[in-house]
Amino acid sequence: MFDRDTEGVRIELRALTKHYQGQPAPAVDHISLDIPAGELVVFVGPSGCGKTTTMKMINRLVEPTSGEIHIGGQDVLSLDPDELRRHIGYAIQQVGLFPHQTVAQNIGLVPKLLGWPADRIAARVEELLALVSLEPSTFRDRYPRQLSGGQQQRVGVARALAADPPVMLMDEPFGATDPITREHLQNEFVKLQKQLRKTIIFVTHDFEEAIKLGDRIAVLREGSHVAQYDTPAAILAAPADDYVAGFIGQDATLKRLALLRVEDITATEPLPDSHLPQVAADASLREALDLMMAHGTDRCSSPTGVLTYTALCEALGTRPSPEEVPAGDR
Ligand SMILES: Nc1ncnc2c1ncn2[C@@H]1O[C@H](COP(=O)(O)OP(=O)(O)OP(=O)(O)O)[C@@H](O)[C@H]1O
Repeated sequence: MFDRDTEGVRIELRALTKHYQGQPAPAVDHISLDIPAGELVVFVGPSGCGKTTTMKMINRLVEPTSGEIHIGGQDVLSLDPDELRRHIGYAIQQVGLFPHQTVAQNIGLVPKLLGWPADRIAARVEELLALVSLEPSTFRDRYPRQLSGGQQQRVGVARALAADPPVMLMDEPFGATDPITREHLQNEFVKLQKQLRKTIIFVTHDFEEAIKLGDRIAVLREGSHVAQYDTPAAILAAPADDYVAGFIGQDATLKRLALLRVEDITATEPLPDSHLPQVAADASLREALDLMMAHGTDRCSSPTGVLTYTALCEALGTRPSPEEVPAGDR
């Protein structure tokens, strides 16, 4: 199968369509999309627009009515569906852990089906628990009911990663958690994906989550029609139409600030100044701006240099009005 590599492989959807029996219109209507190897692509769109159906066709939990799916150059529709699913990680909001199996057994499920020897499975379980920040000795023998919702979701993600598949499908995997746990899981997941470089399709209807996680975002409308498919920065800077703009909401500029890191933009002065408020190099520009406002100053210092309000505006492609620019910067 396509997982000779554990790093991501390309996914191609060609005119993929699903018309559920008895429904007046197709749930997914001729979607074509190229998902580059090793990228995380987020599907966002309103409830019922066909996100889940599109995803479930890729691992054939739903059989397409027509169209093609290629993963790593292989025609998915010619493969055995059960075999296919063992090679694609799948994590969903409801988690779907088996209640009568321990955490270790739940995570080891697919490797066991693939016939891995017991010691290799045990080693993999330990590795994955550590990867999702659950202490193996504390958690491996617990049952799902003995975990919090956020811990269950981590186990769900670990299980999806268990056989080291090159492709992961994730359907609102952090959806059932409170905002703080959710943000924590998102941050961990971003770090994890930087190392793993899987090809991931991630479904959400939270645009903030899409911006945070996605290398690219596919904004979908009814019938999984693609309204725009681009990087978060490009979509925020130039939404394709009113529909996409409506999705972004009023505060596109603030969202773009959250996307850019202090270290991404050129520092205006080479030496950090210890009298200025200090910001981490990997902090977002939004955090840097909050810090400047809290200290009533137009600049802050990071390990990569001094960041000014003017530089921040330039990075966004907006110009501060003359009265906003301190005399020294004009
Ligand atoms: N098994 C089914 N039989 C008939 N219609 C279905 C079936 N599953 C989904 N649908 C319909 O297909 C459309 C797309 O559903 P889908 O679950 O793919 O949307 P979604 O974008 O994932 O929605 P949500 O964000 O609410 O999960 C909806 O109108 C839904 O009612």
